[in-house]
Amino acid sequence: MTGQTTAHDEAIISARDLGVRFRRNRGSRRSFKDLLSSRARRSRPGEFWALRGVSFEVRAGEAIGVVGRNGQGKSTLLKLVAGVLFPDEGRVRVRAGVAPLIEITGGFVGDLTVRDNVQLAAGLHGLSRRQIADRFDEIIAFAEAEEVVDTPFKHLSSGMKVRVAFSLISQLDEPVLLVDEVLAVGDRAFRAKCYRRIEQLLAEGKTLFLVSHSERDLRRFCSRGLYLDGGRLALDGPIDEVLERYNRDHPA
Ligand SMILES: Nc1ncnc2c1ncn2[C@@H]1O[C@H](COP(=O)(O)OP(=O)(O)OP(=O)(O)O)[C@@H](O)[C@H]1O
Repeated sequence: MTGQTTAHDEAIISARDLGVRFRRNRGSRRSFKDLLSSRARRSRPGEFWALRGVSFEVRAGEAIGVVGRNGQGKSTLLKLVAGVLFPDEGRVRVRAGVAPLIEITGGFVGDLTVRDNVQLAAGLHGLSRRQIADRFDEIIAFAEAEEVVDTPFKHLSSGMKVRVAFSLISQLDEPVLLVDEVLAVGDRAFRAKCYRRIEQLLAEGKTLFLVSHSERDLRRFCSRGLYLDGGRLALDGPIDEVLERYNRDHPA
């Protein structure tokens, strides 16, 4: 629940009629041929809507769980909110900075050290040199990455990559956090630590999008759920109702 009704009631994110179209056969022989043929391009065989007609509004401080089976558009929706993917239809307006876990993990440069990557990404997310210097040790300490600070990022284990990325996004000042399933790569102790941190960040008033297949985690953090099915927003409501409907539609 969102509590106080103040200026915060204004939507921090508003998505209207979002649609994203992909090609099923992308990367195949055919797509190369399509590239050269304007007629084939027009008919666009094999295209499908990964998301369509998706509209919702989010107020500052809300914690939203995104649920749906594999391939139903959850990551695509997060990418739109992160601004790393543009919709083919509709629009999404985000009135605040966004710290997306997956884009940070994937955006780190393999050949640069952990130190350089953290400093670079923190700078790109608006922290000053001074702020980065002040927070750097804490970022490394939370990730328990002291021993790999000067190691090229590409040599880190997948779990360690996610540790560094999560630790970084939790220290940025961006008001919106996007946390997806990559967090599951962390070991149990680290996940527990992340969850405590997420609770703190929510208490500070951050807005959270959490993509998870864990009902327990969704219930723990989220008051509201978005249920995506076949690229459509099948239900937007209290997380309990959303999970109940999802379980009914797709019993284990
Ligand atoms: N760049 C792309 N090109 C073509 N198809 C894509 C691309 N990105 C995603 N897709 C397809 O779009 C659909 C939605 O994918 P998305 O990753 O958003 O699903 P998801 O709900 O996050 O799934 P999961 O639970 O498995 O992570 C899937 O069919 C996927 O294969």
